[in-house]
Amino acid sequence: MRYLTAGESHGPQLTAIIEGVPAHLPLLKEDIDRELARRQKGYGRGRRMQIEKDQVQIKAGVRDGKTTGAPICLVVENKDWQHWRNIMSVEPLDEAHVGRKRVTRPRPGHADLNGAIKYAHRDMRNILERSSARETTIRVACGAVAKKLLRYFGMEVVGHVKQIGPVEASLDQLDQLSPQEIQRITEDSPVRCLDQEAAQKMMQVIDKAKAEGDSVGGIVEVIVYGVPVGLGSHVHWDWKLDGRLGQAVLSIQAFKGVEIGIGFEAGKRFGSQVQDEIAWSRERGYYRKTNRLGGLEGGMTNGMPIVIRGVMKPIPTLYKPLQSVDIDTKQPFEASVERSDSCAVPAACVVMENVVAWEVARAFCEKFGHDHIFEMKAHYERYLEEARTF
Ligand SMILES: Cc1cc2nc3c(=O)[nH]c(=O)nc-3n(C[C@H](O)[C@H](O)[C@H](O)COP(=O)(O)O)c2cc1C
Ligand SMILES: C=C(O[C@@H]1CC(C(=O)O)=C[C@@H](OP(=O)(O)O)[C@H]1O)C(=O)O
Repeated sequence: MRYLTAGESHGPQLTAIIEGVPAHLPLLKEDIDRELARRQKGYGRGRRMQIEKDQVQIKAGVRDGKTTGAPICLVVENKDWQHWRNIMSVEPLDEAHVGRKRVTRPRPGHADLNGAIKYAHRDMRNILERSSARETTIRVACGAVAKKLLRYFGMEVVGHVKQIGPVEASLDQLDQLSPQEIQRITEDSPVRCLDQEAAQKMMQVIDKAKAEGDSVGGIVEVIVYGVPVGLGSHVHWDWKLDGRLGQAVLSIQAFKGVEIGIGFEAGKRFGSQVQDEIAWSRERGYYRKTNRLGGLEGGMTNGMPIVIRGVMKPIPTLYKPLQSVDIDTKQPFEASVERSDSCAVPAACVVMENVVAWEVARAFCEKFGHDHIFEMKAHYERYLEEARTF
């Protein structure tokens, strides 16, 4: 499976073409809209989220509520485009637009200046429109298709916010919760946090950042339940699933770090406190007594849940001015802001769930084929039995 997306933040629409989704997978518009709506929620977002009402249009590859095996085309419209039609016009500049204001003031922490130099644009709108995290909308739409595939084979991808600014959630109960319980609790939390006391403090931190014209980041954890042994491979560097998941997570706008299992903590511990001992029982077959390595060994899944965390930096656009240099005058200026999110960690949690779902689904299709789900199912069931009795 693979996909390509196109679309600008304030252009008419975002588009994706997905290739390689097996035929006969039940897929409804509602499956995708549910994920899109989840991504739009979350405490700390700016005014743009009140304008957009993200809904997908399935333009190809699905018939009678099922995938056909043909490429799937998804479209999500940008409602805000109505206010940007002139600025985002695809026609050549006419007399009326010749004096149109260019973006000449790069924002620290954004793609603006690097992209402008690289692509030779004196109007940095040509960079910022595509670098914007608005693009995560269509990636989530693709991830929703992947989630649907994973669910068909008994896998569930859930995420929760572990930290916002200095406030950390207490996760002592996490191991006792089912994926459905995690979903239910986080869905009711404005910051997608499992610890309600911490959630209140997280919202206070977001309020404080906003009041001070600042922004705040955090840490998100995603867990994939029901994963079989053997997705990914040890044989090539770019087949390793841990590496692929890392790339997927770091490709989310503003994500600066990724950890699998105990992650960076492993550097502080002795080996006996890091590796997961192997056990066997008639019902489960092979399993690990602990899951410190987050379900991945040798670039492959080991049958334990995948546990992966990403850190999001604070939003770069601040109401409190940051210094930069105008590319026309070369003079310093202090950035002024029209609108921005103060914290997008809860939204990014949904994005991370969906990019992780995509990568796991892709590895699943590589292992079990992807012409149609019936042959995949037969192959999968046979393999599960082989793994259990191995
Ligand atoms: C869901 C989400 C919402 C975001 N909202 C904003 C925003 O309102 N303002 C902003 O300046 N950056 C926002 N960002 C972050 C920028 O898109 C990102 O920092 C920028 O594109 C530069 O990329 P980099 O931080 O990965 O280097 C958001 C990111 C995500 C994932
Ligand atoms: C539009 C979305 O996020 C946007 C991501 C973003 C950025 O710079 O990354 C900047 C903001 O956009 P605008 O400048 O239009 O207010 C966010 O609202 C979205 O998540 O759907």
